[in-house]
Amino acid sequence: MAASIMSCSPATTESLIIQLHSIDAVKFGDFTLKSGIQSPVYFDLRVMISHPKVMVDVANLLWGKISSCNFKSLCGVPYTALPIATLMSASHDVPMLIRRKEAKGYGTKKLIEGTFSEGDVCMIVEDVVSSGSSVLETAESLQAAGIRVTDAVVLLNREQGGPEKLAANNIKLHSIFTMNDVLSVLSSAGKMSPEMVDRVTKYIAENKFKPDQQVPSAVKPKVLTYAERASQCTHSVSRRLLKIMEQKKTNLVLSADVTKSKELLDLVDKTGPHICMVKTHADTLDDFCDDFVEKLKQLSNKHNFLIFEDRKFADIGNTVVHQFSGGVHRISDWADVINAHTVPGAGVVQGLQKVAQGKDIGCLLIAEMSSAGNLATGDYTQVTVKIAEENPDFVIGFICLSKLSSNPALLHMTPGVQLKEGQDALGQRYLTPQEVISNRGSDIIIVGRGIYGASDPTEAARQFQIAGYDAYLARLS
Ligand SMILES: O=c1ccn([C@@H]2O[C@H](COP(=O)(O)O)[C@@H](O)[C@H]2O)c(=O)[nH]1
Repeated sequence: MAASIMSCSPATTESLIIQLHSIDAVKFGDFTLKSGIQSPVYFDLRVMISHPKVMVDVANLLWGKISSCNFKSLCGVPYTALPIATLMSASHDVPMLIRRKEAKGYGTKKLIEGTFSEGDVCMIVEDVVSSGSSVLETAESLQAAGIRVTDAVVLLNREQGGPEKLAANNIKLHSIFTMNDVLSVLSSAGKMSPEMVDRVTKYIAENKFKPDQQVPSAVKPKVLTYAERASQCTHSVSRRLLKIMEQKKTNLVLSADVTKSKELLDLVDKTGPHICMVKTHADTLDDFCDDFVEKLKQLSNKHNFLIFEDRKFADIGNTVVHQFSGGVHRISDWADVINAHTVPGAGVVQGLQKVAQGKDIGCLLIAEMSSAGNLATGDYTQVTVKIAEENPDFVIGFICLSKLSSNPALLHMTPGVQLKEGQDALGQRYLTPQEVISNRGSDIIIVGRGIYGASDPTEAARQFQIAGYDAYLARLS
């Protein structure tokens, strides 16, 4: 059989734990589980499908653990382990079986898909084992079809009674790492405080399941409201913005990309009741002047919204200091929110923060872009998230296409929004408010031409307000 799936350098258990933490597959904080129990730790290994290299590393490590066992086929526990089992099956030429969650209501009505003979031995593949119930359910379905199950392999053994429960049912559990391994690797790497290590250790010890105990299967963190998040924000600008969003029932940012200041002010006055923030490109105005800034600030007070200058700073720290504070636009005198590319490294954030010292200004980092073929993807996006998390006194969130961080204080704002999906002639791609907020977990929609290009911008803004807010409410329920 082949040695391993294509991978530049094989992962170790330690490097994999660090990778899983960096992609938010393991999170620490305060989570309310579906069962109502408060947990300081949450694993969401489903995110792996967006990180193929991590999936390959996981599949290789799992394979290494069971390569000396005897089995004829592999069966991943639905759903998270399915793609992992598929990778293992395809690269080692071992047939795979799929266990349906429900039997088909027509045709053969069978629960197990794939070709097998009675008495074949099948290895179960799972991502996380807590009590062992999910592995056991899969084993029972396989056994009911005449397939033997003697072993199962899992990435993470949460040490909550799973191996014992499976052993009581004659299944040996092989695991790559335990909860204790996760704690020790992450605390040695400085990714967890000693207090959090203590909290998680205590939580695990107090939540062990007995072999015959029934446990709630699915656990999901509670989605926080904008108001709940406002109370968790330390930055005054994100707090203000979240409060406006909750009060005005809007997560809509108007991108006022017109070229005359009067036109911009008229547009903002008309749409003001429907927005939480206006986004400007000061350098595209033909007649930018101090009077314009004064009037825009008056409108922001009248309608209660923030002002975001979409300058996209992208130079070394020393240069952005001058671009932000000086020039014709003197952005630091009037913007509540600004943004920056991270292509120069963390220095751009430090330069901007120097100017913002003592002022109420928050910075968004451009972690992803809406335009076709852009380069803000993969590792670039991940490093950007890291820079944001390391600068909570200044960075309040991201320009992005989906939720990137589980930190409730970081806001996710998505441009490229229209009521229908599509693309313009210059590569701008559009998603719907429903897709952005409900499905991708972003917080805020940024809309330009969908509003100012409409025959009735006020009505268009109202429609986007409703669509965006309804999508947020749907996410909460
Ligand atoms: O990735 C990005 C980053 C910024 N933008 C800006 O948002 C608006 C979108 O305008 P539409 O008319 O709704 O297309 C515009 O100001 C861009 O500069 C973006 O589109 N994508």
